[in-house]
Amino acid sequence: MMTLLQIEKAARNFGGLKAVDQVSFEIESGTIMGLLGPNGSGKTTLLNLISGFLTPSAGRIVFNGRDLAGARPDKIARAGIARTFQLVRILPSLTLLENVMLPAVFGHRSHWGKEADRVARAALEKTGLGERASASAGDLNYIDQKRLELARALAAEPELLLLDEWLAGLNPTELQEGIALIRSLSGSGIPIIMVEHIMEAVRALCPRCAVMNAGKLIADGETAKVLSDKAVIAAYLGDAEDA
Ligand SMILES: Nc1ncnc2c1ncn2[C@@H]1O[C@H](COP(=O)(O)OP(=O)(O)OP(=O)(O)O)[C@@H](O)[C@H]1O
Repeated sequence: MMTLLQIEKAARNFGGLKAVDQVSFEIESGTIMGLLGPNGSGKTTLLNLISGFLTPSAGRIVFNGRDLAGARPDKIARAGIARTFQLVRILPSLTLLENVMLPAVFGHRSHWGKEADRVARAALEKTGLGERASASAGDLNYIDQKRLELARALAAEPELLLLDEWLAGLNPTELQEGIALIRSLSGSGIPIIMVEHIMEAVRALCPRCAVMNAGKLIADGETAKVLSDKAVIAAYLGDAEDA
């Protein structure tokens, strides 16, 4: 399979803090990977480096053969990387359809007119919001806000989707629906990197996962093996003691 994303010694410092410290890994097209680690270990910072919301202090982030390290978020979105945010970034004063039209027009493929409408509606359909296209985003409950946040990422027709704790805060029934939804996206061929604390979801969805601790990648491999790795267990226990 082809390498889709190659991260080489990516680093990001905040003053003296090494939030991301010499992280390297690759992902191939068509795969789904979990990115785990205790609170503050650098996962969101790494997603921010990949999606251009932060500039790396050092390192290369090569996507489809192009080094995008330090490029602006809009350029990276156009190159084909879409993401969700831990705190949803939907536009409450707009309808659901208007929310997803924006990325359909300004995302990876820049659709116009009827085609933008088709892509936007398809993104709503995929996330179970198809029948509420003209509802106001401000009226959505929590899970539906999360669905809309995901629909916005899908409307950009990404070649790589980054999910930042998209399943967090869902009740047990919603969690099962959320897992099924991510599985269907992955099954349709969209490569995904998902930052996730819910181990049940990681086990169910990700054949591979990587673990960060204090900015470093401390494990990367088959999920069952990684989750029974001594260094990984120690990192999580350390986090529990600090909490
Ligand atoms: N903009 C910033 N300025 C200063 N420090 C930051 C900034 N963003 C993150 N940090 C610090 O970098 C470290 C890594 O944070 P990050 O949010 O990437 O962790 P995380 O693994 O995503 O945590 P969580 O699971 O809690 O979301 C933390 O110590 C955090 O306080």
